[in-house]
Amino acid sequence: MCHRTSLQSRNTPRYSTSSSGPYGTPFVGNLLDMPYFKAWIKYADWGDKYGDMCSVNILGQQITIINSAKIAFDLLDKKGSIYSDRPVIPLAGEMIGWKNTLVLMPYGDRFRNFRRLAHSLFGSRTSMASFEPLVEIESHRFLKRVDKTPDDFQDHIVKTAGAIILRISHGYRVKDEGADAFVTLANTAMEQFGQATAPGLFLVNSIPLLRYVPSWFPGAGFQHTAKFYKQTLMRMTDEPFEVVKQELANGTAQHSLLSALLDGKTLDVREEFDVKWLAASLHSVGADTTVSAIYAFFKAMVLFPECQAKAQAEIDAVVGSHRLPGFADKELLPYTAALAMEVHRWHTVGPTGMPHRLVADDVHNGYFLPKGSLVLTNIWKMTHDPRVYSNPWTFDPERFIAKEGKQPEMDPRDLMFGFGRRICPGRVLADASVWMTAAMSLAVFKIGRHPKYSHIDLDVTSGTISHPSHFKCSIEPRSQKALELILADEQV
Ligand code: HEM
Repeated sequence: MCHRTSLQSRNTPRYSTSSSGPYGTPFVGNLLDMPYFKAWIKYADWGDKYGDMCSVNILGQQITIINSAKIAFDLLDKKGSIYSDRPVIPLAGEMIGWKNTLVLMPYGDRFRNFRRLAHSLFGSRTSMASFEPLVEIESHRFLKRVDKTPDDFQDHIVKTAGAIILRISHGYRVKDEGADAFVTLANTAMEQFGQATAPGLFLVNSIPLLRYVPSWFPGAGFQHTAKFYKQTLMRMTDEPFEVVKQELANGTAQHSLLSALLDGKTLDVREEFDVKWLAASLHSVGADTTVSAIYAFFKAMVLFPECQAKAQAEIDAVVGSHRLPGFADKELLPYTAALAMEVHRWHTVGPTGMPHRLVADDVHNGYFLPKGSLVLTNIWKMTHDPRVYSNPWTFDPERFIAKEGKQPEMDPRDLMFGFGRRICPGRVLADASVWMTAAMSLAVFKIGRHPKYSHIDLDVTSGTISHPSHFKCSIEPRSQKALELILADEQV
């Protein structure tokens, strides 16, 4: 039975109707129905109940939730010119300033310029090739850190993901010992971004006029939060940028996105502002997402030792034990590639993607989607959809390997990075970083249960970026030869 929710349907043309969804309450619509914790589970339930495209209405704002890959492609990819704006999120975007970064930037000329620059530098495998040696070096450094203090492997993942993206965006090399100030700043900024965009946490995000309430007014604590979070974002953006400018002046800058855009050029204030925020856009979002994927890889290796052993046998046979694997080996390691893909499918880093906003009315399959309404993609449901993946709750890299009479299943990388003109601009880099860290770790380490903490749960954190729940594991060199490879100098 269909439940029509949208107040918008009063304005819809006669031939169409809003998609179905849960009944709301007068005035506030579905405000009280909205899940604020692991929202993707509720969205999937609504999908089962009301259909792959269902809608809710929050204080007059229609939100369409998409639970099928096909509909996401039909709307966001094929009709990208009207589905690529972002919602205005008063606290995060306007008050803190995240609208200056790509992730919350409105659709328009500035957005197109940012996307073009990011794409030309590392948006394709060809342009990414110039950065592959950097990814190999940083992944090798990761092995060294893990070998030294394996119990801190989570910190090492954070440092490595930050190191790779900062090398590419700013040409900056992270400190070898202890925490790196710029990596820590980016992580803090992303944590604060997660809170400032979390649905339901700050009322100002639902009632934008509240942003004009003075900070001394009772209940206006969000004004102080905004000021504090803005300082972090500004520091994260300004401080590494100033380092690069200084290095360029000294002639010591390394090849990076910023050096390519700044070196030998005279930019006006606006152009320099944009270049600075483009670099900040990448180094903020890029690190935390990659951390989640690599952490998931380690958890999967503890839980599925037979898959670990199979990938190691493949690496041993193709690469041997006299050197570490590199990007040149990737095509020859189909099982290892399939394993990395299965990690991406199994743990959804961005379970509900980022909301897209329509800039014009649309009708799809008889359903009306008004201008200004939002579209949310339930990527978690899509990567666990039994209509697309056989036994979706089973970890099985083989599903991506063609066999006689059986086609490989859908590549999760076509889903996990989002859709249309907002598709993740860092996807080639993310894929390269995760694969390289996984392949090198498999080549030299045996990853298993921790002798003291053998229980591993399958839980994940809630949020725009979801991480596997905390766990401990044992990580040891596979052999004396493996140890020698870890300790060898990095091949520059
Ligand atoms: C496993 C790693 C990653 C995953 C799963 C991931 C996923 C996503 C998703 C789902 C979106 C939203 C797409 C949409 O709106 O439809 C996105 C956007 C974005 N990602 Fe990634 N991402 C990853 C790594 C990276 C990296 C390494 C970078 C930077 C180099 C990056 C930079 C961005 C930026 C700047 C946006 C906003 C794009 C826009 O709004 O136009 N991401 N990502």
